[in-house]
Amino acid sequence: MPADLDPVTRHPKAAKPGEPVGMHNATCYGCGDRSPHGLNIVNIAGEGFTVHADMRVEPWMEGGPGVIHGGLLSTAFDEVMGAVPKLVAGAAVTGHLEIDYLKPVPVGSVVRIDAELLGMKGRKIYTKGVAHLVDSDEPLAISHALFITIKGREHFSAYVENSQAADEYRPYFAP
Ligand SMILES: CCCCC/C=C\C/C=C\C/C=C\C/C=C\CCCC(=O)SCCNC(=O)CCNC(=O)[C@H](O)C(C)(C)COP(=O)(O)OP(=O)(O)OC[C@H]1O[C@@H](n2cnc3c(N)ncnc32)[C@H](O)[C@@H]1OP(=O)(O)O
Repeated sequence: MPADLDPVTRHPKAAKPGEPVGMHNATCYGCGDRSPHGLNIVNIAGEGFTVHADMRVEPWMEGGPGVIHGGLLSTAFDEVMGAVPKLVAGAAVTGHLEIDYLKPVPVGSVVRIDAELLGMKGRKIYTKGVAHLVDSDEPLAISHALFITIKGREHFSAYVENSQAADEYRPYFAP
């Protein structure tokens, strides 16, 4: 992370502490409420530049016997940390995501991910996430991710016809 970070302020339209950050796409696998096989994560804005979300580890999320699949946990990290840019900028996509898996996360538990802004430099937004059980502060996994702000229309226009919600997006992407 660069030493000469930009000053950051909360975006005037950002969710207030305690409010849902809001879906970025209703058919998103991570947060969409119309994703048929999705995680349905609800991101909640916190104080400062933080976001958190709880996720019940369902039997279909199993990787090793009785524990969550690491790739699914990484998706959850991506989703919760990916909501941080909405507090300070706008649409952003993941450029880099890394995770240290410290302890197994049991099926049947409720895992909480706490995400925070580490800093911003130009289009680059540096974040950290910690996963722990809702009733424990012991970290089970720690993630660092870099998000890059984008112009939504430019970034997705070549792909939007593949969307499950292509019909709804078409007017926004019309030339
Ligand atoms: C009005 C209609 C609106 C329609 C849209 C509707 C809804 C959607 C809205 C928002 C949705 C947005 C996000 C979703 C949020 C959460 C979901 C979870 C997140 C994801 O699941 S998202 C999927 C996975 N994600 C990707 O699919 C990205 C693929 N990728 C790219 O699309 C490009 O790669 C991109 C855009 C990242 C950059 O490309 P680019 O050409 O725009 O910019 P460039 O390359 O110049 O990078 C700029 C500066 O970032 C540095 N930089 C870049 N990458 C780096 C890396 N990996 N490590 C270190 N530094 C990196 C450069 O070094 C430079 O740094 P510097 O400025 O210092 O030179």
